Amino acid sequence: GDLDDPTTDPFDVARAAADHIAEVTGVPGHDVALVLGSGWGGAAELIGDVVAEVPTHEIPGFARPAVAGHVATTRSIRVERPDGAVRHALVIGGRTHLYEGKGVRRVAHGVRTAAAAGCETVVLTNGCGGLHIGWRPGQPVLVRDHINLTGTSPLEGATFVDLTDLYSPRLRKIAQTVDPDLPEGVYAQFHGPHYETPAEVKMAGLMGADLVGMSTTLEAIAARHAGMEVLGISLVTNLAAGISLQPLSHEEVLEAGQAAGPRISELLARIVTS
Ligand SMILES: Nc1nc2[nH]c(I)nc2c(=O)[nH]1
Repeated sequence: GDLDDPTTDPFDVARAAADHIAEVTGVPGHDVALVLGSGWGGAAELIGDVVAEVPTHEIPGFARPAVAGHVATTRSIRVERPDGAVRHALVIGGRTHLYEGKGVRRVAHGVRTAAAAGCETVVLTNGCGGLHIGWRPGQPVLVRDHINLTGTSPLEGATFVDLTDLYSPRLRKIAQTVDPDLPEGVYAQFHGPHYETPAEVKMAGLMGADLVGMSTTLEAIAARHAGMEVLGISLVTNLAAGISLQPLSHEEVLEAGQAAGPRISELLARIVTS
């Protein structure tokens, strides 16, 4: 079915996507899903052995690559836990952002596919702007809660879903056991693709946000609706507009993402295997 056709049930497409993944990877069921945002690219290989790699656009319901020539792949990772137990992680590549205008169904399709593939947990990572001067680029922050400023929802119809403790206190506790220095914050999603003005960053701060980004909140809502436990981790790649006096150079942002790579990938690997 085609997600752009309103008569299509998005969960049928997620089922078809999960069946395709099981068939192509040879892994009948996955346990944990990871969505890797800006700066998190290197985490997958540190988590375990890549069992199979699937071009994401070949999976039913996933959009063609947003960036021409950049073929996103979805990987099945075999994770060996300290106690010897084996788990299968599904690293969803090719996240669709709301600002691409492809509709909320495509934004939510990755997590719905993961749920259909058997995942009971999803780790949503992202790159974002920080509102605290002490959170320098490269700082990972656990998402404690979110503020959805997109004005929309991944859910359709009278789908009333409770979002209390949406970001699992259990998983956050595990993450902070792995890295006790890990701060927590509230993540606000703006529609994008433009960045915030200094006044909008100030507004977000007054509303209680600590981080601003353009992803994650709709995926988290869809993941909760699909019955998954959710962990969110942000990587501060820049100080949000107006927080620091001089605008950060794009090079500094990219540098920060690269430099943080090993630390955040190690963190993610230890959380996933714990
Ligand atoms: N909205 C928003 N999204 C972001 N993504 C990244 I990387 N940095 C930012 C930022 O400063 N604001």
